[in-house]
Amino acid sequence: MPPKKAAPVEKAKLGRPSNNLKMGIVGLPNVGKSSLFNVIAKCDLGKAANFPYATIEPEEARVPVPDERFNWLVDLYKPKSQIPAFLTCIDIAGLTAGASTGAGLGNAFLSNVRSVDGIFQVVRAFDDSEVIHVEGDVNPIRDMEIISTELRLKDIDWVEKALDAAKKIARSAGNNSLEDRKKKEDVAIIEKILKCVQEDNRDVRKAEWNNREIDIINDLKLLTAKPVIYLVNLSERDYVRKKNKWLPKIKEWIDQNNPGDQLIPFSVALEERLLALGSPEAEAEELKSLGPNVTGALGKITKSGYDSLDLARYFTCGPDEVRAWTFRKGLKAPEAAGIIHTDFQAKFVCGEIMSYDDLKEYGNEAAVKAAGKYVQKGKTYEMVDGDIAYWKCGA
Ligand SMILES: Nc1ncnc2c1ncn2[C@@H]1O[C@H](COP(=O)(O)OP(=O)(O)OP(=O)(O)O)[C@@H](O)[C@H]1O
Ligand SMILES: [Mg+2]
Repeated sequence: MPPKKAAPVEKAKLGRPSNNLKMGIVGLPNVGKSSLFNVIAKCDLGKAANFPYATIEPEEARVPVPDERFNWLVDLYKPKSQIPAFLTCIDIAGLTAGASTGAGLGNAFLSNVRSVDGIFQVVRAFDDSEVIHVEGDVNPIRDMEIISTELRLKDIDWVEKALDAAKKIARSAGNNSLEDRKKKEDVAIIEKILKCVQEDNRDVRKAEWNNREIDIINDLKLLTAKPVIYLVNLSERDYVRKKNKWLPKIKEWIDQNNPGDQLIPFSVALEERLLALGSPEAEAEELKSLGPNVTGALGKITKSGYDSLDLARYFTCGPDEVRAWTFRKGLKAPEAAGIIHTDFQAKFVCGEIMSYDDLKEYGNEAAVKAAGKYVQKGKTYEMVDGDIAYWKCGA
């Protein structure tokens, strides 16, 4: 008999294997984090205030993620209720130089950062003498350095402790079994992670890792393994004219330090003013008056956060409800069904699945079926962003 072909090994991913991932809003004190949280959550939970450290306990909000496909499905099915995909955002207190050693509100904040899966880093580039800057003046590059340094220092501290523990375990291990050898390998891997953040001065997520290394990094819950999106908070004037002296320097800093990370300019001041107008129509009118091609940035911010966490959605559609269900990419059909109800997973039979693109092309379910594109998928099917699913379960 020919040898059985080994199943291809799936590439492990950094981060928590969960469908409930969260973005944390991180930055120095008084840079506009809570104000951003408020406008993005359309509420005033975040306690925006013009003094540093206004936020102490993190606040959480579920923010609808804009999606044209969802709107189109709602138009088609005209359901009684509609539930879009959400991105969970958390407003975290300001982080200061020295936080990793307990300065400012120090370690508590870093543990809040540890509990989120991705980071919206708010960087202040607006000048306003009325708004105090904890470091004395506006300088986004210095601010980004401070945050980056604190997160790395905290990781170094954490990895050093893990290394000590792993060394102890390896010393007491024998030499023969696979388990023993694994314990020794762990030490080498943790040393490699330490070298990355300490000697090479790189965020963990910017280096290449194999699956075993990724497992260990995930166990360590490292701060610099989380995806980061830089949100540059501008004055309304600079945002509208798309010009600010810091923007090119910020871009350069990102290219040098964390190449590939996304930069999104926005203006809390503008977004607050738009929100206060009270209706999407009034917002659109106001934006038009500001010039051609001026749009708010909140939709883009939410979408980017969702994408950075590697999230996607599938839909369930019918006359009662059109709903988006969020999953982390790579999920198999039974687990995807389990997001709706644990029974759907436990008693999974199959999924009847069509893609959004096919439905859009053929116009209705019957036509998709007639074209043979409404297909039964079994337990090994990997969900695709935009799938429309109907789950079949046993008794
Ligand atoms: N683009 C902007 N232009 C002018 N003022 C702004 C802008 N963005 C934020 N502010 C002002 O800066 C002040 C601080 O904002 P906010 O409370 O949101 O900061 P924070 O980052 O949450 O601070 P903390 O770390 O203390 O919680 C507020 O008075 C807010 O209105
Ligand atoms: Mg705040």
